[in-house]
Amino acid sequence: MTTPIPPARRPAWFIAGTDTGVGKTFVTCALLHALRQRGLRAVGMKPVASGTDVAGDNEDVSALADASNVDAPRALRNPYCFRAAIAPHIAAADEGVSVELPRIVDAFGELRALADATLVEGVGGFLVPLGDEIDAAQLAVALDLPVILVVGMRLGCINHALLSYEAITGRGLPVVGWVANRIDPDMPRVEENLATLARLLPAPLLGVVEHGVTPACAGAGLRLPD
Ligand SMILES: Nc1ncnc2c1ncn2[C@@H]1O[C@H](COP(=O)(O)OP(=O)(O)OP(=O)(O)O)[C@@H](O)[C@H]1O
Ligand SMILES: C[C@H](N)[C@H](N)CCCCCC(=O)O
Ligand SMILES: [Mg+2]
Repeated sequence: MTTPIPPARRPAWFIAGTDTGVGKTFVTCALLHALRQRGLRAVGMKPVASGTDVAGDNEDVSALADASNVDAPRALRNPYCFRAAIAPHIAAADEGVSVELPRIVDAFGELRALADATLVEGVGGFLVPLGDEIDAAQLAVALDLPVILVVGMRLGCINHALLSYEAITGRGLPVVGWVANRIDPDMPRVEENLATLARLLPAPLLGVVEHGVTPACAGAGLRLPD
């Protein structure tokens, strides 16, 4: 009979991206499958989401739920969800809602206790505002998680990756790995761009997610941080 790992010591990572639309959700789903393929109960969390359909569903939240093998209440998986698919601090103000970090931290603590591993997807890029006084970086710091950086492989990604790395480590959080996500299958000289990122980013490359693969297939090709 193995002794269960206390929730506070179960693996959990914050998934940051070089921008909005670079594949944080796509890669988080792949990483969830990678965890599941190792026999773990894995759950994804989207603390703050913006953009819902007529049923009130958000595509990121739904995708993370589909890739998870842990049932958990939406309130824990997605504490804040705003209707307009715009910058979340603007969407929150439109709805008269103030994003409170303690509410997210509490939800994360309860969610973490339901799984062996938890992945928390940020919103947009690392410094996206969540209100007048808070941003996604402060959320990552409040959760105090190691960070996996998703680099959307398209022209301009080198600068965005290095800026994101500086922003993340500048808040005292480690970047424990990065994933190259082929959002632009036609990116010219992609191999040289990957080599440049591998040389300049002081973090291990966890893998390259090709364009159009399924999350399960992508997960099979990803390392997990040590
Ligand atoms: N490797 C890939 N192959 C094919 N499509 C991809 C890949 N990565 C991302 N996409 C698609 O690109 C779009 C943006 O990806 P995704 O939603 O994961 O980005 P994101 O960084 O999570 O965005 P947001 O900031 O809105 O959360 C989605 O339609 C997604 O399905
Ligand atoms: C709506 C979109 N899918 C994201 N969830 C929100 C992206 C916010 C980007 C804010 C900014 O950096 O300008
Ligand atoms: Mg997303």
